[in-house]
Amino acid sequence: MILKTLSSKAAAQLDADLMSSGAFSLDQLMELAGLSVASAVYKQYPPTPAKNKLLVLVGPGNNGGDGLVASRHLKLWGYDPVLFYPKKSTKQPLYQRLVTQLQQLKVPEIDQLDEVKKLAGDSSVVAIIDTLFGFSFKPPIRPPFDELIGYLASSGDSVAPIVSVDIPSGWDVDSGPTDNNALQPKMLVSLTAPKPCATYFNAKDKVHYLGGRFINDEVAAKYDIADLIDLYKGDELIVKL
Ligand SMILES: NC(=O)C1=CN([C@@H]2O[C@H](COP(=O)(O)OP(=O)(O)OC[C@H]3O[C@@H](n4cnc5c(N)ncnc54)[C@H](O)[C@@H]3O)[C@@H](O)[C@H]2O)[C@@H](O)CC1
Ligand SMILES: [K+]
Repeated sequence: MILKTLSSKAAAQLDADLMSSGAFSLDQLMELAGLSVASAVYKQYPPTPAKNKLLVLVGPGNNGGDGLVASRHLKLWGYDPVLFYPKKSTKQPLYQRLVTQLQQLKVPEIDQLDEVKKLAGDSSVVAIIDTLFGFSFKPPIRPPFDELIGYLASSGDSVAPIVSVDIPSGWDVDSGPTDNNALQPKMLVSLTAPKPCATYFNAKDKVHYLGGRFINDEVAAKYDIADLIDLYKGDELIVKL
């Protein structure tokens, strides 16, 4: 069920509004976004003693930041996340702080594509969290992410189920998969509101959550997403669409 989508342009504008007139800091928004991602992962893929690893693919922007925050929560909730974070953001101290928090929790990092590919197919991995690119992605995919996304896309069920955050990485935000070898996540967590590409994420065996619950009535009205925000009940951080 897709109620309403936000184009890449509208999503960027809404984000800017939240951080200007909305008086939110990026840290706050990222914490709430990452917490909702962690909740959705726990709900759909709870850890078991034999299967509690997560491969977290962290991109260079704020989508990657959501992955770092989610990894911290998920580590505290009983998973063993492993990070692949090849292009670290140097612009914001926020990212360095998130990395330090994860180092203190002894969350390991791997940096070789071969290691990432091997882990993706390991039976101890309960899910792969795709936080490579969000609503600011513009195709085509540049190295080293092109090889990784191509590998995961062509591996089907021989790798762990993929949970994409906000956008299946490599898909055009507004027009969806760009070629036949696009990433096919089993789960999508849309933040604030689904983006237009989510309309191509519709197979029956897939699951779609909405998270990032930080929108007030005024913003909801401005972006015409009040019906979507009304789906959250009580203290829910996420809602299944
Ligand atoms: N308002 C919201 O809903 C919020 C959104 N957040 C997250 O922020 C994301 C958007 O973050 P950003 O605007 O930082 O951008 P993204 O995380 O979408 O990615 C931008 C980064 O990817 C790189 N990139 C873009 N196209 C590429 C290509 N073809 N090949 C290789 N690299 C490429 C850019 O150089 C840049 O470093 C959202 O999707 C969401 O996950 C949250 O962190 C906070 C609140
Ligand atoms: K993503």
